[in-house]
Formats: sequence, C-alpha cells, structure tokens
Amino acid sequence: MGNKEEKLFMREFFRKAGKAIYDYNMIEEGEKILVGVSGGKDSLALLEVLALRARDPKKHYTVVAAHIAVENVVYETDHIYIQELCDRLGVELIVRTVNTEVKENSGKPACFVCSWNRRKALFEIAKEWGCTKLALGHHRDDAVESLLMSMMFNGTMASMPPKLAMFDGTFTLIRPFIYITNAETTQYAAYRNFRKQKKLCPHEHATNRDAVRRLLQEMETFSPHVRNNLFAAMKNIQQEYLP
Ligand SMILES: Nc1ncnc2c1ncn2[C@@H]1O[C@H](COP(=O)(O)OP(=O)(O)OP(=O)(O)O)[C@@H](O)[C@H]1O
Repeated sequence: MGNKEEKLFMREFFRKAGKAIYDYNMIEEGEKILVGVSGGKDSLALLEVLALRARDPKKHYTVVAAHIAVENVVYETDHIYIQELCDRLGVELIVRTVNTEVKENSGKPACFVCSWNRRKALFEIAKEWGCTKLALGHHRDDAVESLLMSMMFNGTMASMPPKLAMFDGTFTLIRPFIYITNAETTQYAAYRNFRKQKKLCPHEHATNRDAVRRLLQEMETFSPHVRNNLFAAMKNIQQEYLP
C-alpha cells in the first residue's frame, strides 16, 4: 500500500467500519455473512473490508459474495471483474440472473420491481448458503437521503437501519458502512483502483433520490455539516418537542 496519507485513510476507513460493526453488534461468532456486490464502488469496498477483516484470526466469521445480474440492465463492470476480486480475496462468488417484468407488475415503478427482485434473490442465496446475515453497501449519505425522501414524499420519519432483523429474527440485514460517507467510499475506490461501473438501464430516469441528492448539495452551501447533523438527528429524537 502506497504513501502515508493513503495508509492513514485506510486505517480510518477500516476503523469506522469496525466501529459500526461493534456498536451494533453486527457480526457474531462463527457467522457466515453474505455480501451483496453490485460491482459499484460501495459494495466492492464493503466486500474487501469484510473479507480482509475476516482474515484476522481473532474474528471468527466467513464471507460469501453474491452478484445479481438483471436481464435487461447491462452493467459495464460485469461479473468477471467481481469474480477476479473475489479470487484475490479468497471469497466464493454466487451469480444469479433475475428479470424485471415491469409490465406484468403494472402500477409499480420499474426501479421498485428491480430492486425487490434483486433483494429477493439475495435472500434466497443467503438461505441456500446458510448465511445468517446479508451485508449491503449503503453508507451514511444513503441513510440521510432516505430520511429526507421518507419525510418529503411519504410523510414518515424513517431511514436505513444499520441492523434489521427479518423473518422472525432468523435473518438479519446489516450495513457496516453506516458511519462512512460517499466521499470516503469514492476515495477508497480511487486508492484501490476499482473499475468504474456504468449501468445502462432502460428505466433510468430522474428519481426522487436524485432530487434529494441535489437538494442536499444545495443545503450544504448553507452549512457544510448538514449531512452529519441530519444523521445525528436520527439518534437524537426529542419526543417531547414533536407533535
Ligand atoms: N445487482 C446486485 N447484486 C448484489 N447486490 C446488490 C446489487 N445491487 C445492489 N446490491 C446491494 O445493495 C446495496 C445498495 O444498492 P444500490 O443500488 O443502492 O447501491 P449503490 O448506491 O449503487 O452502491 P454500490 O456502489 O454498491 O452499487 C449495494 O451496496 C449492494 O450491497
């Protein structure tokens, strides 16, 4: 690994992921963790961090990776690239293909159907491979965007929990990058020379998430701490000052 700056950055990046894992007790002794890998920077970084941590003899867990290809969405980073990373890390990769029959599910937006099908395939793989946890590459900025989306478009206050028990607690979703920012995963990807992934999706259009992203950028011109503060607000609810 390169220069001093990079070493310090990597140490801090791994520390933040480790702190989230510790704070929320995300990984337990002897567990097999399934990492959902899209080929984008966040999930490639997550796979690497979890696989490298698992090499520590004091950490008793194993990692399996899964990539869900979507039939009518072409990714410029294909699964061969993910396979090569998995080979280097000594991690098993499972690849499945799902299709997005948007018309048959009329009334539901394509992005919703696609993401639902991908998530379902990941749950199935987790079950088949005996994984009790599914790790996703969402980070702090994703959580902040989700909070605003939920408030603005649904009239609810909700976001992405770092740890979510599902199916009567038999299975848990974890987000070890919950303390890490988008800028940090971008920097990680640059240091590690990850190939940029381009999605060539026929359904890609201006989404609510894009709108919220732009809004947050504008809010940042008023205060550089806006994302940090919105994230902190989720852990600092003053119930008595709410209706
Ligand atoms: N095709 C896929 N196969 C496996 N896992 C996926 C796939 N798409 C998304 N995921 C998982 O869900 C997480 C969130 O998906 P989303 O599409 O919001 O990611 P993103 O913001 O583009 O991040 P990434 O850089 O990891 O693609 C990803 O980080 C990854 O863990």
